[in-house]
Amino acid sequence: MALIPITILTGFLGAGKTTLLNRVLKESHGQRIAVIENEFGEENIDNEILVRESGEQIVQMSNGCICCTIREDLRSTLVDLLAQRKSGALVFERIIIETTGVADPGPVIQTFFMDEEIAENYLIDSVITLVDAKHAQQQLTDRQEARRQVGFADQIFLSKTDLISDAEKAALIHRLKHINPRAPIEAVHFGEVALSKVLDLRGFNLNAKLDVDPDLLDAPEAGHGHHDHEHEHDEHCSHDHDHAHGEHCNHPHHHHHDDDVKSFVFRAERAFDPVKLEDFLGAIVNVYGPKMLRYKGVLDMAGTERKVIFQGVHQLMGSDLGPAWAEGEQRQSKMVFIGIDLPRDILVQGLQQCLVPDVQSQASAAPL
Ligand SMILES: Nc1nc2c(ncn2[C@@H]2O[C@H](COP(=O)(O)OP(=O)(O)OP(=O)(O)O)[C@@H](O)[C@H]2O)c(=O)[nH]1
Repeated sequence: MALIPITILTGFLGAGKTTLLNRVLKESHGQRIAVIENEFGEENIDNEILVRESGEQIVQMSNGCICCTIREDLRSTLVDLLAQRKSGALVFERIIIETTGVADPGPVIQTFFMDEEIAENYLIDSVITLVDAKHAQQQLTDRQEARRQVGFADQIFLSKTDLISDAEKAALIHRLKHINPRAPIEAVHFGEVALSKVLDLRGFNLNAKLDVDPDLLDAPEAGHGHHDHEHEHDEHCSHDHDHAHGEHCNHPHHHHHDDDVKSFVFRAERAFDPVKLEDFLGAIVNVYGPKMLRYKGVLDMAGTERKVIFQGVHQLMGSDLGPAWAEGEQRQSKMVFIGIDLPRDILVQGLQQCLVPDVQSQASAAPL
């Protein structure tokens, strides 16, 4: 039987992975695609954002630290999908895996080579990396995962080039080419890209991945594997040696690449007051924006019968109207914040102040 092609969609937090995936799913009429979603944090918001029109199967894999757990989780998900496909319970021809924004693609790639059953049934078609043109320079400097995501790419798509100048775009492309001279780079506006540039690229080249990480196929027990330190990109132009090579880290202990990135969820049963919420969040991102790597949520907003999808990266924040609340569906809000040293108490208290007053408790507190 033909091997099932796998597309690994990666890119730092908020880079535009879900936006691109949504476009692909909308456009891919006639193709049956299973999607494996892996989100950082305990709450899966993307699941709500993804379109459900084309009958695709969406499998969620939410967990905190992808670097430790993804291989087993991913392996078992892939084995399970295989079994369901064989039994006819699921019908799909290909799989797209959307990794979390803080995922190192190394272990995800490894999964397809370390296990016989997986290797005999699946084939990586390509690793596609989304790069947020507005925030990438900072992310590449600060975050090893961001550099590895670029280093492992077979195709790079630049999102948000509408928010930067031509000179900034040229400088970013220059830097990306230093990290990964192989992958073609193309700007995409809100994920608008031809399907033929996303699927069936047959772009995966294991040798090129081993250039990025010579230890990629080492058994995890053998040592370093994926937590190498990257060379920082060399600002001086020397395309030859500026790959995302790992220095070999011989630390015997395990240290997580995303230790300092934390997430928390805010939930509420009462609706938000839109004006208060906008004021509060506007003020918060002004002060704490640099620490707020990613935030998103599905909100119950007073004055609308539709869900409000809210999201942002650092100071850039936006919202859209989502689907209507279904009949009988419990209206509630959930927001996920991902960042470094997030001011959790300030956020929680502030958000609570933005909820519409609780009519019942007000009534009971009112003088007779
Ligand atoms: N201006 C602009 N915004 C974009 C573009 N592409 C995506 N966005 C916005 O960027 C934000 C993040 O996009 P997502 O697709 O959710 O990013 P993601 O990579 O899936 O995010 P996580 O999975 O949370 O890491 C959303 O508000 C998008 O609407 C673009 O080309 N230009």
